Amino acid sequence: MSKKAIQFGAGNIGRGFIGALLVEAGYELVFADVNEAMINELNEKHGYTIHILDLDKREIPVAGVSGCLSNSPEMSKHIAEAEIITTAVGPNVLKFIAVNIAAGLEERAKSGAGFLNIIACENMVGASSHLKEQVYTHLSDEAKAYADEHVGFPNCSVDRIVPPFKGEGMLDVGVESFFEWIVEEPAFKGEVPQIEGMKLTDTLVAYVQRKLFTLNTGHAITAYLGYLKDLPTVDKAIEDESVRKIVRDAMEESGAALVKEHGFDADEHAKYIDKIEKRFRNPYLNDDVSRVGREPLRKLGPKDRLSGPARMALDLGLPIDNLLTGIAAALHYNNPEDKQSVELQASIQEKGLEAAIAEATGFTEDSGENAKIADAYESLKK
Ligand SMILES: NC(=O)c1ccc[n+]([C@@H]2O[C@H](COP(=O)([O-])OP(=O)(O)OC[C@H]3O[C@@H](n4cnc5c(N)ncnc54)[C@H](O)[C@@H]3O)[C@@H](O)[C@H]2O)c1
Ligand SMILES: O=P(O)(O)OC[C@@H](O)[C@@H](O)[C@H](O)[C@H](O)CO
Repeated sequence: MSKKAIQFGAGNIGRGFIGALLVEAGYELVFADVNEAMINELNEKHGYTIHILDLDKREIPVAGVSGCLSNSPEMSKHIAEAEIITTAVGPNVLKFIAVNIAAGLEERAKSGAGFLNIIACENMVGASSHLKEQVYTHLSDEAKAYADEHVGFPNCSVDRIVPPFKGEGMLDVGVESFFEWIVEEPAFKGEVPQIEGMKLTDTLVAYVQRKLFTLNTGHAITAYLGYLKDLPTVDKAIEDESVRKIVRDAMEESGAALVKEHGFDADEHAKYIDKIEKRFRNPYLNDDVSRVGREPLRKLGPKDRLSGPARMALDLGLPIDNLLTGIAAALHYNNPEDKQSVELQASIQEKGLEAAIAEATGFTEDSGENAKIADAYESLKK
């Protein structure tokens, strides 16, 4: 019998990275999504093409996949049969899919199914643990006891830039050639699945923070400064010397904090930053600054890519001026098509800048950091 995997979220990273690795590893893969058109297309075509958008331009076919609406009754049956579930739906959507996953776990508990591991592949520290909490709020005591024994929720770090892409078919996806997926080995239940491209570690927090506080920090600041200067894509924004300098200096500030906090080798970390800057420069990706800057309130949150490294560096007594400028740039993000951007601008208008900064970042109104962010905000206006 073939082994089954479910990928919640048939979006960019679901189709362009994690789903493809699962198929390559021999799983029968079901994509679960709320997008009906996407599910219909998956069930009609059963495959798609991944386009590598890099100097080594190539195409990789993915075949034998299917789709299922994530809130349909069939979902529980798939979950009851699965050996692994991965997600890439966005951190704020985890609470919604938790309901679907809990329904499937109730079925597994009744049938006495074997081990299952659920890995949330989101840009968030501790995404799988967060999903576990959400799932448990919907479980009966019997299913909780079953899940305690049989269901693992390993956290992970997931890295591959997957931009908006227009291919021949709606399922086609464009990706950079680089990828990295690091998963917390001790949290697996039962045998660890053999998946080429999935690296295992027992010190995950360091890796999640290294990625979120370097790549995503630099990416977000590039996007917000680019948006302010009417530069439409990440590669165009990073070409601008004034943008590049702030982005680079901010990644070096977060880098100094990461090296001190987690003991990374400083020279290796400098190379890591160089490689990330090179990835931002990839002209084939055409990555929209509005995708990279999406949901600014999430990105400004105290533990996320802007305030998170600033807080870490501050606690370690290290400089943070460029990280604070990055926060200020995010506060300027005014895109009527992004719900959180509209909320952010309304918050600044209604509560005043300092109160809005405090609410979004956790830097209180009486703190020096709040004042520096406000100053940087005013300077960026000019
Ligand atoms: N695109 C990237 O470069 C990239 C890289 C690493 C990590 N990530 C992370 O992966 C996650 C997804 O990002 P993306 O770029 O693929 O976004 P996306 O918008 O392309 O895909 C998200 C998918 O989730 C689906 N979805 C929404 N609600 C759902 C629900 N209730 N049930 C099932 N599916 C639902 C959407 O329909 C969509 O297909 C995010 O957490 C992101 O931070 C993205
Ligand atoms: O997905 P978000 O909104 O958390 O962040 C936007 C981008 O920075 C992100 O998707 C990167 O492309 C990705 O994290 C690269 O691995």
